[in-house]
Amino acid sequence: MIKLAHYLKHYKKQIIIGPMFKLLEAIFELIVPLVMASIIDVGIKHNDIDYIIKMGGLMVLLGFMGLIFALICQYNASIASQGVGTILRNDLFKHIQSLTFPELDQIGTNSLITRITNDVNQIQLAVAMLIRLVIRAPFLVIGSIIMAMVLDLKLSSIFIIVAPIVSVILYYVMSRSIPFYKIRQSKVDKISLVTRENLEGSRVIRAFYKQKHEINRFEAANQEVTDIVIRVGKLSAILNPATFAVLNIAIIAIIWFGSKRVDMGILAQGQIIAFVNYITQISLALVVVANLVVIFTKASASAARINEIFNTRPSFDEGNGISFDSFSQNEPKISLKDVSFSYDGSKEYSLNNISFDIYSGQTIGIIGGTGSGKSTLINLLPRFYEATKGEVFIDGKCVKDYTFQQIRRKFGLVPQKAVLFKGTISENLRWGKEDATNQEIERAVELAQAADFVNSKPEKYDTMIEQGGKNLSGGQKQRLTIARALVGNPDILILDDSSSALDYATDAALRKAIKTNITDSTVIIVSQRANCIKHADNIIVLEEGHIAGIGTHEQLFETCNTYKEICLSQLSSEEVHK
Ligand SMILES: Nc1ncnc2c1ncn2[C@@H]1O[C@H](COP(=O)(O)OP(=O)(O)OP(=O)(O)O)[C@@H](O)[C@H]1O
Repeated sequence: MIKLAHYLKHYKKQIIIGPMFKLLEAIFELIVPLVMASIIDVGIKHNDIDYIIKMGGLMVLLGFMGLIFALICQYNASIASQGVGTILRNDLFKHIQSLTFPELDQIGTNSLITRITNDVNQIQLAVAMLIRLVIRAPFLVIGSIIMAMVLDLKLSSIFIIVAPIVSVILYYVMSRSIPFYKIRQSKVDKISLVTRENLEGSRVIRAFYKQKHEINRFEAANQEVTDIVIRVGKLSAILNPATFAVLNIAIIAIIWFGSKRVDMGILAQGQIIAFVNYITQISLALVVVANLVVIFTKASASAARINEIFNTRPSFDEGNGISFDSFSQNEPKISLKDVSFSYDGSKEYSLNNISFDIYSGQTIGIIGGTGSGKSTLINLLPRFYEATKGEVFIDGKCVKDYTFQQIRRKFGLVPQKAVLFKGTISENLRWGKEDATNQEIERAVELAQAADFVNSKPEKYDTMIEQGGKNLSGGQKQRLTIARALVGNPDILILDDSSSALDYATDAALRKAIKTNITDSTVIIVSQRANCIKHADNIIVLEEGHIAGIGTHEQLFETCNTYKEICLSQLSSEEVHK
């Protein structure tokens, strides 16, 4: 938690003012029993109504002032805690954006979401409590003991005995419950995982009638958190009865020994009431201390989870950048030299010794069965992942030399899964190029075969797309993601199995439009359908992470068995030779 302490530096004023006013409130609280004692010992004893009213008024004033001071403290605590939470969330989000795919894969989306929400909330709460209670509660305990000593040193020895006993009870309960708070956060991650999977896959769950199964899964995850909380609850349940038992015995002792001292004329009756008040304040303050320990324990578990993200560094850094005049026209646009790749934690290579050259303006098809490594190969080009062995060159320069912005700007990527964001159609399309003109957008939409459906919408390009594009069909989403990639007129256009939701005629029209209109770009079409890639200038056939063949459709049909089998299983003999 110490590592996150620097976030408090923006709120120095609140951190000083808040506890200061809380301290003033606590001082007033310590004075109240004395006023009460004097009302009894002077006002009531001598039947002095004026004195009782005067001192009663003083008590109301002390209470009112205490309330004002508490509000000032609360105000400052809210500003500081909300502020720290906001800055921390922003920094965490910024840091997550800087990470590369291997770390994101490893930590997992759900855990990231829990950390940026739930864990930051725990820190926020701890900051608020730090300002409001960290000074006040111990001050009240120590202050009450001192005030009692001032009243009667001998009788106050009861306090000296009681405070350590209560502290031992607190320590026992806390030290046993602290480990559970750490486990609890990881269980919350699991709830988040199940919830997310359920919400994202709700259609599939209903289609397979798996609601009952999923409810059970959720209940199990939820039960794990409940079990932990109940275990902590059982431990904490000891706290109040044990503390109050000790305190009640102390009150009996105060009254027992105090009454003797009243008989001896050493103490007045009102002072005994003040003693009882102080011991009650001690008990309440100690319970607050216990809650503080719980809050800080939770916060420290959360801080560790947040720091884990901050300490995670990208597994590879961007390059220093390439000056554009250093590009040579004669180099291949894309060149892979003996590239192998394995995902973190995987013992097997997903790609093995891949080498090929692609030249500017070429259309390349990549085909292979599921899991053959097509998407993995594509992900290495814009450096989403780093080749485990070998090198990837774009425009004759190693991808490691480019800045991330430079390399990503070269690509227009249409991912396998169409992802759109909440906003209008035109806002989504401008992701491809922020300052795209309306003509550029309309051209891209036309090429992506999306013009008919966009123009059929009453609000055309201003039509709102809901979160994740859920108000569009699969094919409509795919066409918009294709248009988005085309808007920027990219150097290299990658279509990663991105026409799977298009009907045959639309797919054919799309390929034709790209071939005739996108002549400057290098186009890579990844597909499992031979029809989509057979007219490419060159086709790369992948099989279990190896290159099974490279060549034109005709060459591969003659020389590559894997390709021939794919074609024969998908195409009629007329289509094979067309
Ligand atoms: N994030 C990941 N972590 C670990 N292994 C992965 C990951 N992504 C893919 N793989 C593995 O890498 C191999 C290649 O997967 P890839 O997604 O590249 O195949 P693909 O040819 O694109 O398949 P498909 O056509 O089904 O999309 C597979 O064995 C897969 O299990």
